[in-house]
Amino acid sequence: PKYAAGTQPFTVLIEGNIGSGKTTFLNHFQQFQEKICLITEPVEKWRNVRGVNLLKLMYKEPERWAMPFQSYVTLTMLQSHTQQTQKPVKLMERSIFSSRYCFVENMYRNKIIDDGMYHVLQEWYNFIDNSIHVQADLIVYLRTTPKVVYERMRKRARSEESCVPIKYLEELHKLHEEWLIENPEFNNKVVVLDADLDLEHIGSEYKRYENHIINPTFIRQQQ
Ligand SMILES: Cc1cc2cn([C@H]3C[C@H](O)[C@@H](CO)O3)c(=O)nc2[nH]1
Repeated sequence: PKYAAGTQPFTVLIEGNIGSGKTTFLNHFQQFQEKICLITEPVEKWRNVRGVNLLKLMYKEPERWAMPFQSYVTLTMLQSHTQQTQKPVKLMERSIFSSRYCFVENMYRNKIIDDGMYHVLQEWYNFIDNSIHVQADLIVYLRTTPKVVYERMRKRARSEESCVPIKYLEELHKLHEEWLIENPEFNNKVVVLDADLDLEHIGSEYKRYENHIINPTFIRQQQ
């Protein structure tokens, strides 16, 4: 059997572009902490791999560091996917899928990752498909427009992202749409939220799907 098979609870993945409000969404569910195991994107790990800031290197010298960065992201995501919890629900910020179908894909299309690097990553993804259980019962897609998230990214001013152009966000948006809206293999487990809404109005969007996340049996009754 696959590594971690049968060890995972109902798992919800929060997906969306840079600046789409994933952290804010996740924080909304901190009030249900006793029922939900919340796993944020391990950006701090990517910023300090035994003292090396891979995230900064990836943005500064992408041709050289994008592949090792994505390789490390994949490892940290698998650690989150297989992390044990006694709670009935796991809520994760992003997943191995967003690396595979969005970030790595975009870097390959932009020739930031060349054929050799891409094929190595694809071989790893295929091996992982066959050997490690990755639980994904529901995907919450925080759908945004590139202009909105670009403004938010600029306002948040994460230092490593200071040179990210809006074109990059437009490309990532398109790949999220291809993966979560157009791909029949995934779109049956996707709920789409209008994440362009600003903070005071998005609360009602969260409320609309609270039950989908906290009460997985609620989902089963629906299906
Ligand atoms: C799964 C996954 C998340 C992720 C984030 N990132 C970047 C986008 C943001 O600038 C930062 C934090 O999300 O890391 C990336 O390049 N590749 C990724 N792959």
